[in-house]
Amino acid sequence: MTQAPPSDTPVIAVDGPSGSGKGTVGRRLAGILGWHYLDSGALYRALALAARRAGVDLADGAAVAALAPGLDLAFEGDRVRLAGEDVTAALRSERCGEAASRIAALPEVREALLARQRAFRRAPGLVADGRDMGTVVFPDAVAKFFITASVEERARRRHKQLLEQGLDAKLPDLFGELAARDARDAGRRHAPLVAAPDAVVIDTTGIGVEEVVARVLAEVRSRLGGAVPDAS
Ligand SMILES: Nc1ncnc2c1ncn2[C@@H]1O[C@H](COP(=O)(O)OP(=O)(O)O)[C@@H](O)[C@H]1O
Ligand SMILES: Nc1ccn([C@H]2C[C@H](O)[C@@H](COP(=O)(O)OP(=O)(O)O)O2)c(=O)n1
Repeated sequence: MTQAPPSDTPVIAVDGPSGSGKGTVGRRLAGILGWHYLDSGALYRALALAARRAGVDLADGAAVAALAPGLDLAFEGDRVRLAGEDVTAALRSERCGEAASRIAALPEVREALLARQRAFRRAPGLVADGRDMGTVVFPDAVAKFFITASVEERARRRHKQLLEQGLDAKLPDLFGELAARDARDAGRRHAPLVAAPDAVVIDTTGIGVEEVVARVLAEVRSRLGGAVPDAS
């Protein structure tokens, strides 16, 4: 795996399994700090979508990785465009999450997306959300969080979220899909889903978003000093 180039720009890594709330917390944190935000899962999801559309075998690491340099991806607020097309809804489907998890297990694919993720590191700072932000992509992050929750609670959250978005979802199916995705992401050989040894682990089961954000902010404040604004 390629080493990260040295940089003075601070990164906060927010890793964790699906539906733990890392995206919600990461976006809130980036907004409060006025920093850039990287949703690294969206890169894996977009590459999986592009591969499926190109008829590429998702198990063929070299062929999927070959699509990465030409991936024409644009983040516009909460929307994501692939070659100009708004693919936000397509990317959020569990089918795409599963495909992303499959290609993410291939070392060629992870390597092909590495420089692209690191390019998000721009002043004044970056909040990066994913599975290996603190372990592989930004090992020198100033603060690392591992946000988790029970698989039951994560499935319930994802179910509610998908219904709110007008998408069809069944709770037992989601539970099975999340558990299978957790097992694949945590069990792979390259950059598995695991808390960095120096990460602050927050189990959000039964804890609301506001309290999680408050805990994260308190920790960030202790690392970065008093210049961190309040959550409101
Ligand atoms: N601590 C929490 N308590 C209750 N719901 C939460 C919490 N954190 C996130 N959520 C909700 O759960 C859903 C999944 O959160 P999200 O941030 O997308 O997870 P992830 O990025 O880890 O997959 C969203 O609808 C979000 O509003
Ligand atoms: N840094 C990352 C980000 C995502 N992945 C893979 C593994 C995940 O199952 C898929 C989708 O990730 P994403 O963060 O979008 O998924 P959730 O929002 O947590 O459900 O991509 C990864 O291997 N490494």
